[in-house]
Amino acid sequence: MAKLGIHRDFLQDLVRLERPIQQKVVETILKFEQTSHAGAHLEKLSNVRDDRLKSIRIDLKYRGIVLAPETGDRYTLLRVDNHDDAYAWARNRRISVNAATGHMEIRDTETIDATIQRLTRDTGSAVRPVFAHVSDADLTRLGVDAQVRKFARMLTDIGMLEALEGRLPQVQYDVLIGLASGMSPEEVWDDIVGSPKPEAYDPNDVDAAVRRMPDKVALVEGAEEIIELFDKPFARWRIYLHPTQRETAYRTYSGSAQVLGGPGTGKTVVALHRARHLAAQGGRVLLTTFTTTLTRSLTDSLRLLESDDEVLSRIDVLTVDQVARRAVERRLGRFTLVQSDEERAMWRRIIRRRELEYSETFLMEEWRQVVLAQDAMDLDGYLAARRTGRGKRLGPLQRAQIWRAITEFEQELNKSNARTYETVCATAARLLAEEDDKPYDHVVVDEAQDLHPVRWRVLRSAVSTGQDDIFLAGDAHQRIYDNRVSLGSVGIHVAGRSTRLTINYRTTAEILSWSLAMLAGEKVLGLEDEPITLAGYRSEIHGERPRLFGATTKNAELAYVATVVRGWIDAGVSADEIGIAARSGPHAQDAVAALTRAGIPASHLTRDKDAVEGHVQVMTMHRMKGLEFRCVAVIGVGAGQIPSAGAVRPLEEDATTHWNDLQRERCLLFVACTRARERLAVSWHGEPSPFLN
Ligand SMILES: Nc1ncnc2c1ncn2[C@@H]1O[C@H](COP(=O)(O)OP(=O)(O)OP(=O)(O)O)[C@@H](O)[C@H]1O
Repeated sequence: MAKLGIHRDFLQDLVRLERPIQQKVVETILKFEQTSHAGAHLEKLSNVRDDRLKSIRIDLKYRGIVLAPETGDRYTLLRVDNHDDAYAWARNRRISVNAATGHMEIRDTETIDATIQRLTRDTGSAVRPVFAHVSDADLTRLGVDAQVRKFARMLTDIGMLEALEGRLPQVQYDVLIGLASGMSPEEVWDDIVGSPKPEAYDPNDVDAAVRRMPDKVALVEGAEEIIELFDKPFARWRIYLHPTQRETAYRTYSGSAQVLGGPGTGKTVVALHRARHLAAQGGRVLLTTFTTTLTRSLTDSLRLLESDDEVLSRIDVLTVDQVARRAVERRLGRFTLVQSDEERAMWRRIIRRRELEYSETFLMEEWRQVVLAQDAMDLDGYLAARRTGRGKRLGPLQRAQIWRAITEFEQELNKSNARTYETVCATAARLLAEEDDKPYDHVVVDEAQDLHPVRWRVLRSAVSTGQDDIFLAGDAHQRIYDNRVSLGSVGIHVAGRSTRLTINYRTTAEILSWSLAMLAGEKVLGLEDEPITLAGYRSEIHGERPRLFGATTKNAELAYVATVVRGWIDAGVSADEIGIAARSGPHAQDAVAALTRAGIPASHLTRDKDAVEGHVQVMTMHRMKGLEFRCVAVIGVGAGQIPSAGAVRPLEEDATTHWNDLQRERCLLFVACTRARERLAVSWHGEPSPFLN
């Protein structure tokens, strides 16, 4: 009986199809395997470069492209798309056998030839070719064949190579990227080719090549197994690494290092691999991130990546606050944690007693952003502290007055054995700095862009300075809290050990380009106060354009959101793969109520409340950080809500602060929109937000 395998590289495309089409694909596969003469289902394609490529009918509109064997009965489904796109894809493709791996590979032979011709016309550049340091013999040994070698030899810039991703045979592309990013041919062989030793493969026997790659071409047993392939591909992707990601995660660094990149470029995936790698070598690793919601998702992902309990036992996944609390309790015993409402009340009492003309927010922020951030220990330290971006100017007398209020606040905390999150961190940083025997050998930080300096100090003192001490993953374009830090000022130096990732694996090109437009013209500073860009940042996946909708009233907007969500569910997206982002908690609650009224199960995700299985997940834009969903609705994007008036300090008070606040609100909207894998809906009532242009 004929067997139709599914090539995993195309699983991601298949997952993006509407559920009814997916079902038809399943039916087609099953029908195909049940007939005695499989070839009867296949149609010959005209004008193709490779006549082993045939078409199979999925329904009126959709076609599959199948690689048919010259002998035998193993067929491979390579792609499913609407009729014209499927045919256009097949027309330019050629199938071959990779000489190094012995696996079947696919290339867009027409585009590669056209690029070679164009580059031939453009020759004459004096720039050193990218692969000048690699011999033909090495390229050939690594499976780079004549056509791709010819192309590679013409490259003077890695961007020219990246432009052909998806067009070149994947392994050959990965080999070239690995070599271009500084890996030696031996490292590329071990990491990308992966075979134990070179072997001679028959370049014409594609059937044998397909049989050699059972991990790439899935032969499925029945309907359930096919459906599982559709449902769980993302867990599998989490363990696949692009060579640049692999090199970044597995390299040995002489000190601290960082990986940067826009949303969805796999920074978290790299951080996970790094943590696992360091633990597998015997190190005690702290894997830390911003919120407990994110630590939970890191813990789950880590389990996907590593099954050895001994390795896992060497990795602590904790927020910095949890690390700090452990350190303080170990040395000083238990204490009471003051929540922000209570803290506010304490400041209010001090303002009343001292008849100060400052608001409690101003004093709280002065303490947090100036005193704690710069570790000012006494009045002299505070007088010398920089107050950049703090608005209101303060003379020495005013500073002395504020310092007395701060001292009173700290004394009050001490009297009742109470601490705020920040004072726990400040104390922990001091205690850990005194310890010779550090709790960790390595620290891996995800979502690094938003950590307050006091938290960086905890991390700095939790590990000794040296090789592979701190590895951080972050993106300053996603900075959504008012915590700016220059890493150098907290003793972390990453110069020369920084990698930028540019391929977005999460979001479609349509959603990405729309979201990026919101940041156009913004000057964003990185973690070392250097200007950074998203140049070259892109997605190779295509889908629908974002849907925009303006309603006249809030209720009309929420009714629209319920209709959109209903449409997604009807198209086969499960409710818990849908995320809804609102600027404020109360607005998120209103959305839950509206969805529930419309008969759609929904719940509000908060600091203490996890996602509910089978429910649409509604949360604030801040909580969306680091998460991802198949479909996302960003709601309440009106002029009155975003930028949020309370989050932007007035221009008259301080221009820098004002523009920083506005940029943060923009980034917040950008973060929320880039959580969507396949579909994005953005709505508002009244006037749209100025960020929507
Ligand atoms: N090499 C890869 N191939 C395919 N998918 C990948 C790859 N790397 C990452 N992904 C997938 O891309 C998505 C985004 O990855 P990840 O969450 O690590 O990105 P990120 O850079 O941390 O994003 P953000 O900054 O927005 O939080 C995930 O679904 C992940 O599984």
